[in-house]
Amino acid sequence: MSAPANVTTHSFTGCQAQAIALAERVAERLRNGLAQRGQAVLAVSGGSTPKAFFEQLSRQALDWARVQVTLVDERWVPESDARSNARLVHTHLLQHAAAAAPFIPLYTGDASPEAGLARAEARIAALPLPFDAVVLGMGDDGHTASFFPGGDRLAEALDPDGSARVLPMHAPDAGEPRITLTLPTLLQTRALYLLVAGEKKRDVLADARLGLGAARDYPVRAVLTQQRVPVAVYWCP
Ligand SMILES: O=C1O[C@H](COP(=O)(O)O)[C@@H](O)[C@H](O)[C@H]1O
Repeated sequence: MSAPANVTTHSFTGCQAQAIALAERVAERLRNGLAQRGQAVLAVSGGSTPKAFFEQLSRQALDWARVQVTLVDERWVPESDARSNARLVHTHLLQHAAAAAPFIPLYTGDASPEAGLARAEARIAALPLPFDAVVLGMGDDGHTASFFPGGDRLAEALDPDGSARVLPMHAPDAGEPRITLTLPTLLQTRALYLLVAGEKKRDVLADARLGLGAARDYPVRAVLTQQRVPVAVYWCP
């Protein structure tokens, strides 16, 4: 059985080297966007894995004031909460040179993602898509963005022809209510990266790519098997 041809994997012996390589690659994408269109748009994931990448990217010399930064998904908590993805981005990415970048949050302060959906959707609709780069992460359970196994709106979020840009998501293992860009929105990008670390995630990814056993149902498989945008996996141990 062969892996989908749309995926290339860049493996690194250390996570610092991975962070540097991806930061240089994404910065190059953003510079191209600035040179060709006068602006650029970047969507990044949260969680814990992107910290080193964010630190490297934040020091890249480019005209950050013209780079709009948003999230691929958010936990429905205020930025004062340690689990906020926006907090992570502010702390680790929007500093140094990148402090000048405008940030477009998905969290609106409404009581629920359903209540904030229209405002979040309007924020994404106002971006000049396609993205120049989207950087996804992945959990051990095969979730990416907030496409969680068992998610109440998973099928809708993964529908490649769906019209929603953003959707709420509730799932048993998500921790808190979520909001997520949908798959067709994430695929409106000039470059798509999947940043993963650790042996466990390497195995999850390999199984998901091949559709082996339970991994056939891992949401990340929808990203790995689509043919719209090539996926570059950046992996470190
Ligand atoms: O909850 C989330 O988890 C994933 C993976 O996070 P990590 O801590 O295992 O790196 C992340 O990609 C997603 O943006 C986040 O909301």
